[in-house]
Amino acid sequence: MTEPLATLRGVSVSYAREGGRAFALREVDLAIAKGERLAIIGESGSGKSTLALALAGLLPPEAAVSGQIDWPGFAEGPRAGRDIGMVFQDPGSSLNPVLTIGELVSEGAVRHLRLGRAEARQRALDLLARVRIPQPEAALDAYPHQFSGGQRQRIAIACAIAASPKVLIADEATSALDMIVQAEITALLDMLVREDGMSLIFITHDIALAAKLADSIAVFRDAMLVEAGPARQVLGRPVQDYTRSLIATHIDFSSPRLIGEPA
Ligand SMILES: Nc1ncnc2c1ncn2[C@@H]1O[C@H](COP(=O)(O)OP(=O)(O)OP(=O)(O)O)[C@@H](O)[C@H]1O
Repeated sequence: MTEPLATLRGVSVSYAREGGRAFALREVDLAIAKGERLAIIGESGSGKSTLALALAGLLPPEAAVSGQIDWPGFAEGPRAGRDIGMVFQDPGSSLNPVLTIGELVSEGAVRHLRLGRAEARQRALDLLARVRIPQPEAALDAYPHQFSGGQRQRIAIACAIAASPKVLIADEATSALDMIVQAEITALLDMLVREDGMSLIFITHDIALAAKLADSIAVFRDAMLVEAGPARQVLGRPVQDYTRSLIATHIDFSSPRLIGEPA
């Protein structure tokens, strides 16, 4: 039997809006298993990032939250940065430009693992090598702007796993990258999650990516979870019309154009 990582029961998140409240999540029930790779898909504004922030305990103070999230493996709940690593879409803005790569990557290890300076630097070096940054020793003293978008995302991933979290949340982590780099970053996430036995929750617009990486898929629409289950089932035999239309839209977009076909 699979062990539960987190169980959401009736989770709602809303924000004050003129004339009332707007729901970013509404009555979400979802079970996430330990070691699972869960893809969260759905159109823009459907509540995907809100779910990620709710799981990480990082919702802003103005969010009204109800319902319950249980984490059986964490007596006091997981801590973002320590137990849950986060990778976001734009590493350009998530990496502080005035800190060196060594400082950025070792920060989580210093804060959460209480490593001393020398140990933390060594840990940063190991992590940079692990995420395949070329010349990791030199990279330690360089700054984020000296790296390409794909390399910056590798560095952001090294930061996210610095304290050896059990869960990695990737929120559109490959969306800002070109297709080749996307594939490389996806392969890196896949390798790290496999090697460390982490659970992976990844939010994506890209159904092909979800199909490739995920064991399970949860589909959101207008703050509601409309369908969830094993990836093969959700993509192969979707129950909801909305899921069918999402898949169909994706197939239309990704179909090669028939250039040169007679009219
Ligand atoms: N801090 C906030 N204050 C007010 N409304 C918010 C806040 N954060 C999110 N929302 C609203 O909640 C809804 C869900 O947003 P969320 O970012 O979770 O969607 P999403 O599916 O991740 O979208 P995208 O794919 O565009 O990132 C949206 O209508 C958004 O405007």
